[in-house]
Amino acid sequence: MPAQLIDGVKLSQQLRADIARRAAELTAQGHQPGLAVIIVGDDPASHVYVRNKVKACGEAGFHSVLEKYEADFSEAALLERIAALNVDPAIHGILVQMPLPKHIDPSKVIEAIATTKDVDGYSVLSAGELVANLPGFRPCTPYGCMKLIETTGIDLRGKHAVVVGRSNTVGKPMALLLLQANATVTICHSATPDLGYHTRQADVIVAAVGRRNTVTADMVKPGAIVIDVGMNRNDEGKLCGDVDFDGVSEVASHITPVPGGVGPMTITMLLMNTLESAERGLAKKQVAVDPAAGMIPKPDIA
Ligand SMILES: Nc1nc2c(c(=O)[nH]1)N[C@@H](CN(C=O)c1ccc(C(=O)N[C@@H](CCC(=O)O)C(=O)O)cc1)CN2
Repeated sequence: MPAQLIDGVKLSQQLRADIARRAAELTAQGHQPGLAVIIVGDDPASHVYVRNKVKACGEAGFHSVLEKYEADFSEAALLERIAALNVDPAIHGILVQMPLPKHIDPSKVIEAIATTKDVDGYSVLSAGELVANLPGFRPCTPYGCMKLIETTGIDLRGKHAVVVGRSNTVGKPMALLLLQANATVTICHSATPDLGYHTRQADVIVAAVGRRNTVTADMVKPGAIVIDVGMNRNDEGKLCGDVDFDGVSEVASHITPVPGGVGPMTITMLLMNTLESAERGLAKKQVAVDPAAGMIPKPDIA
């Protein structure tokens, strides 16, 4: 039987409807969620992504600001903009679109964003919160992958998950999220000698290397869940993932397509992180006004 498709567009629509409902509740309390999106340079794909982020904000009822800068915008000026947004009470999330032009150090920029507004979850502190199982922002793409896996209804406890790729933004946080869900996790990467040996043992495969046909049907255990994070172009210029979709669909139980799988979830989870940031901000404000609001009520003693 061919694999069941895990539909990221449909799941995004469902989650975004709930996000919009929660945003309306916050707005009614005078606390509309707000996202600042910064883009430097003229990469056409990045401009499409930021436009989609701003559009998604509008549809969810968020306030958003889009700051576009020329490719020669200086690192110092960018850090100044971030410092201003860090103290802007209308902004609950700050996102700097990656990649940045070569003269700007991405880690300096990421670390300049206040941890409470790091809705990309890219900073060292956010990564540490994830390692330590503390509440914080989870990077949007792996967070979206977890939501996609959840739709299968399969409990990850005791399952073997193999993550292919070890980037700081996808592979490593993905492995930590799977670990949090009680999976046994293996991380494979460019120096792993026999990738198929590992993937053939996996109940869940997450492919995030950026090379097409990295995972083929002979590398997949029958009934496995296969999540494809890759975004590549084939010889005809058509968008494709890291997984040979047609072949693997004959073996897996569930599979995400490219496009229409992980991609749309990245923006949805950005909205989710921004919403959660605004909700945390409101809870803090309420405790500041009424310190008892943050306390657990004592039971009545008769
Ligand atoms: N600061 C960030 N920069 C980048 C991130 C990020 O999460 N934060 N991720 C990527 C780009 N990205 C969002 O920014 C992104 C990529 C792809 C998609 C998407 O919906 N893809 C579609 C296909 C789109 C197409 O046809 O080209 C899909 O897979 O269905 C959304 C967002 C790098 N930079």
